[in-house]
Amino acid sequence: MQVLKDRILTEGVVKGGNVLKVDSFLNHQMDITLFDAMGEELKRRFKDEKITKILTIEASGIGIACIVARHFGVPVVFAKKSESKNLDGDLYTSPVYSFTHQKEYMIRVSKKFITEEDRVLVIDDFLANGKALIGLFDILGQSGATVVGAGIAIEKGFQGGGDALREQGLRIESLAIVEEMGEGFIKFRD
Ligand SMILES: O=P(O)(O)OC[C@H]1O[C@H](OP(=O)(O)OP(=O)(O)O)[C@H](O)[C@@H]1O
Ligand SMILES: O=c1[nH]c(=O)c2nc[nH]c2[nH]1
Repeated sequence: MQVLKDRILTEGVVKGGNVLKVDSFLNHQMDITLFDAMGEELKRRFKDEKITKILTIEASGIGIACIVARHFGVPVVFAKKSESKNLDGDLYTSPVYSFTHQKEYMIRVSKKFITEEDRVLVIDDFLANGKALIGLFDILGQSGATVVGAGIAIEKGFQGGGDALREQGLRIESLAIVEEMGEGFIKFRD
C-alpha cells in the first residue's frame, strides 16, 4: 500500500534491535485517516470472506482494529495482557512473548466473546517474529472459530514470522512488508 510505504519512508526511524519506530502515525500518535484507508484496503483484500469478528491484542493493535472494523461492520475483541477484576468467567489463554516489552505475557480472552460460530480476522499493527499472531491463532484454535486470516499494517519480513505462518497455510495480508532496513534506509518487498 503506497501511502503507508510513503509514511514509513518519511517518518520511520530505524532503531537498534530490529525496531522500526513509527510512533508519529501508527502506534502512539495515530493517523485515523490513514487507518481508515488501511481498513478500506483490507476490506478489498478480504471482500470474498464472511467475517463475524475481529480479534487483536493490546495495546497497539486496538486502535487500528477498531477503525478497520468499521469497514467490516463487526465487533472487535482484544486479548488482554494482564489480570483484571473486570475479567471473569471462562477464559482462553496463551503465552505470548512481547517484542517491545521483552517479556512473556499470558494473554486472555473471555470465552463468551469468541465461539465456534465465529469467522475471525486478526488485525495487528506489526508482525515481526510472529509471536503475537501465534498466540492469537492458538486462542482461536481453542475456541473452534474459523480463522479467516490476518491483516497487518507493517510486517518486518526479514524476521520471518509472517512467512513461517504462510507456509502453514494461513492467509497473512500485510500492507507494507519491510524486507531490509538499516541506518538511513528501508527497503520494501515488491
Ligand atoms: O510478531 P511479533 O514478534 O509478535 O511482534 C508483533 C507484536 O509486537 C507488538 O506488540 P508489543 O507487545 O511489543 O507492544 P504493544 O504492547 O505496544 O502492543 C505489536 O503490537 C505486535 O502485537
Ligand atoms: O513500534 C514497533 N516497531 C517494531 O519494529 C515492532 N516490531 C514488533 N512490534 C513493533 N512495534
